[in-house]
This record gives sequence, C-alpha cells and structure tokens, in this order.
Amino acid sequence: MLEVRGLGIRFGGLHAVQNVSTALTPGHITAIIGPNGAGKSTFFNLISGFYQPTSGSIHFLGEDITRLRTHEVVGRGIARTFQTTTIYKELSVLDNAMIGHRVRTRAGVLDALLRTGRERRDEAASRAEALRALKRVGLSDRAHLPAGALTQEGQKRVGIAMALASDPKLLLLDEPAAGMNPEETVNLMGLIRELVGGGLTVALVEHKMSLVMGLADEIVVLHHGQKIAQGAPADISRDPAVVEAYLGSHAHGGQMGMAGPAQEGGTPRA
Ligand SMILES: Nc1ncnc2c1ncn2[C@@H]1O[C@H](COP(=O)(O)OP(=O)(O)OP(=O)(O)O)[C@@H](O)[C@H]1O
Repeated sequence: MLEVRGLGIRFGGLHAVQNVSTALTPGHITAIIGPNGAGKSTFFNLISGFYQPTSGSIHFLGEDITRLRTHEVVGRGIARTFQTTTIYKELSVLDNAMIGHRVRTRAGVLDALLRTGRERRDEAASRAEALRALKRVGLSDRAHLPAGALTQEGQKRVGIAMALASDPKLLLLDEPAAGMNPEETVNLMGLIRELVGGGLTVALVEHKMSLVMGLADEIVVLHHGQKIAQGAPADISRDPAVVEAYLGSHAHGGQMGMAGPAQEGGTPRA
C-alpha cells in the first residue's frame, strides 16, 4: 500500500531519518518503534507531507507522493493524528470532526469567510463525513457535547474522528495511547482493531509495548534514524539489535515500554 525507498531527511548535520526502506501491507497494523529521538515522528512527518525528504521516495497505491503537500497527501487517502491531542475543547465534538474534515481536505479559508455557495455545499459534506467519523469511533451520542467535557479516552477518540473525517485508506497514529491508563489503552486497542476490521490500514508510533505487542501485525524498528529491524512482534522482541538499541538508550534515559510524561507534554513539531 505504502512503499518507502531510501527515505531520509537532514536537519543541519543531523540525519533524523536515514535511508529507510519499508512497505506497509493493506489491512495490517504496523507499529513504528524505537528509543526516544529515533526518528519515528519525523518518519510520520515525511509520509504525511509535513516535511520534504532530502532523499528517497514515497509511493502510495502506486503513485509517487514524495513531493506532495499535506492536503494533497490527505486527498490521496492518508490521514494522521498528532502526539499531543489537538482538539478544540470548547467546541462540540461534531464541530471538531467537521474541522478535521475541512482542514484536511481543503485550504479554502477564504471561501469559508465569504460563505460562498461552494462553502455551503462543503459544510453539508463536512457534516456528513464528520457524523460518519463519529459513528466509527463510537461518539455519535456525544456529538453535541463540548469536546472538553469528554474523558481523556473520549478526547482521543475525537482526535481520531478528526483524522477519519477525511475518509482515509491509511491512518497514521502518533502515540495514540499517551496519557491513557491501562483500561483506556485496552479500549483504544479495541477501537483500532475495529477500524482495521472495517478496511482501514494503520501505522502507529507508540512507546507502550503492551499496545504494540498486542496489536501490531508487523513492527519496524528505528534507531538513530535508521531501520534496524522489521518483522513480526515475536521476532522483534528477540532481535539482538533491537534489544541492544533499547538497552543502550535505557542507559541514557530512554526505555522500551516507557511513555514518559515528557513526551505527553511535548509540543507538536509540525
Ligand atoms: N524540525 C526539526 N528540526 C531539527 N531537528 C529535528 C526536527 N524534528 C526532529 N528533529 C530531531 O530529529 C531527531 C528525531 O526526532 P523524532 O521526534 O522524529 O524522534 P522520535 O523517535 O519520534 O522521538 P520520541 O520518541 O522522543 O518522540 C531528534 O534528534 C530530533 O531532535
């Protein structure tokens, strides 16, 4: 479905992602893991068009999307959520999902301000897509509540609905379980499974190994921006290079399975 070849990006002298080649299988859940600073979020930013790679290519459903901008990538069928929840707490759950549809599918802020005929038609389409997305995440009955009135888990679902409102084929989830307790994490895993059961393909970045091991069909491991392993969860957890990468990073503060408060409180980079 998605094929990445020799992908890389440099920030000054730092190779945040370097020569990564991998492919995502349709209908699968692929987890991207690695110690802190491994390049996981940057990898998502490259796929979703937030960053332009300095080398390599990205193909989605056979089309070269390497140089497309974010809303063009969304238009092709890739949507993402962010590490830090970016919902509008004072607005209704439905408004949030509608905003998700609009900002992801078009750049016509001017149309919205001028209330043109096209904008009114778009509003009806946004509402329909938003309601569909809320149904998929189990929030239909809370559509008119302020998003901030929902639990942490509910707010995560709103964030996912915002991404689903563009009706993607591939959903990228950046640390979906950050800040969630074990029960909420299990519920979230159930939701992700349901979405995949409905035909969606998912790639996720996550530190919580219970989620990764319980959910992923395949795991890609990044370390210092490079892919050091890819395979089934059982093989990855035994892979000496992976164990070494995590043990090494543990000595410097990172740890496999730890989603520390520092990441949850971090600012979005894109
Ligand atoms: N816009 C940027 N400018 C400069 N350096 C950046 C930028 N974005 C990321 N980096 C650097 O690239 C490296 C990889 O960062 P990235 O956030 O992708 O790692 P990560 O694996 O997602 O880490 P974490 O698990 O802590 O979220 C880090 O050294 C980071 O400081």
